[in-house]
Amino acid sequence: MGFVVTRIQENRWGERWPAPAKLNLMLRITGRRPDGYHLLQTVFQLIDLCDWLTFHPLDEDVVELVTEIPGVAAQDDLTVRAALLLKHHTGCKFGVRIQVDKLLPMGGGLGGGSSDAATTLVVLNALWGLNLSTETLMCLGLRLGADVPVFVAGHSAWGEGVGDVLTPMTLPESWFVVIKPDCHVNTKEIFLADRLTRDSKSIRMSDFIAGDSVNDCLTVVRELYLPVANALDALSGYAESQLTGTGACVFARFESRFSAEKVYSALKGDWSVYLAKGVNKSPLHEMFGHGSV
Ligand SMILES: C[C@@](CO)(OP(=O)(O)O)[C@H](O)COP(=O)(O)OP(=O)(O)OC[C@H]1O[C@@H](n2ccc(N)nc2=O)[C@H](O)[C@@H]1O
Ligand SMILES: Nc1ncnc2c1ncn2[C@@H]1O[C@H](COP(=O)(O)OP(=O)(O)O)[C@@H](O)[C@H]1O
Repeated sequence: MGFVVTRIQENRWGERWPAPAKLNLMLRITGRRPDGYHLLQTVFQLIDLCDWLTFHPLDEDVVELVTEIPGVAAQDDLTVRAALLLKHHTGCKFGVRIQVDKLLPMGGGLGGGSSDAATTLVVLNALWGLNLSTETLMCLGLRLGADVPVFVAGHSAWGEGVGDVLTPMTLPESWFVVIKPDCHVNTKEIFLADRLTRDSKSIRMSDFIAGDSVNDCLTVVRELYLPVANALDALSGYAESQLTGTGACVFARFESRFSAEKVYSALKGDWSVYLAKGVNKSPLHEMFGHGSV
């Protein structure tokens, strides 16, 4: 099965476009590249929690951000960097004003920044009529972050390499309760930790389907971040609790909305908690017409 190619036929400036979050249902670290990046095996589950982006055309050759995130300068924002990367790659002189309604927690392991970047690449490619292929957008996205390509591809996936070698997966459409502990985990810090497991044996997709859902970052993150350890313990009172990526968010999977809602309701007085549905196709790509690669 191939990923889906995205096209916009009509002028859709000013619409709100979703940038969905992901959960890593499994994350094994199988090695390290000479440049220090880690080789992974992971399962990216897209979920229906989203940031929302709006793009307005500008006559001048500039990229503006109207919604700066506290602590992130406009020129460092992944949406601005994605728009500038498209301009540099193609030499186009278009301008854009970007608005981000930020609902996903930063540094939460939900991939919000990466997804914002991917939505910017996919939507501006279409609105500016650049006609770059999905593969080209995925390569450009990888320069912004290891998690960007899966959001450009727009489908839940099995990921290898640094998370950029992707095979689409059709996962059961489960429900998830996600807790956001009161801390941000620095991804780089976790990948630099001496005690991190870096030599996990590679597994096959069938091993994951049979129940192998290890996250090799869990032990280190638990040790370094007490709020994450507390959230894992709170959730494990109801179901098997897991860490997404390098955290900070933790989650549990449920087969029905009803059982997820019961746990969500029980936790929401004490925790910052989300109820989410797993989706196979990205809500961003649902908004486009599509054909097979
Ligand atoms: C671990 C994962 C799993 O989905 O998710 P998060 O918890 O961050 O969401 C990702 O691979 C993270 O991707 P992303 O958040 O885009 O990370 P990047 O900005 O590319 O990398 C941040 C830093 O982490 C380290 N890094 C990242 C990815 C990787 N495979 N090996 C690494 O060693 C590098 O030191 C890098 O400088
Ligand atoms: N639009 C953006 N949204 C979120 N984070 C951003 C954005 N632009 C830049 N960043 C930076 O990227 C970092 C990682 O963000 P995010 O993708 O949300 O977390 P994670 O990689 O843990 O899932 C943030 O801590 C922030 O410094």
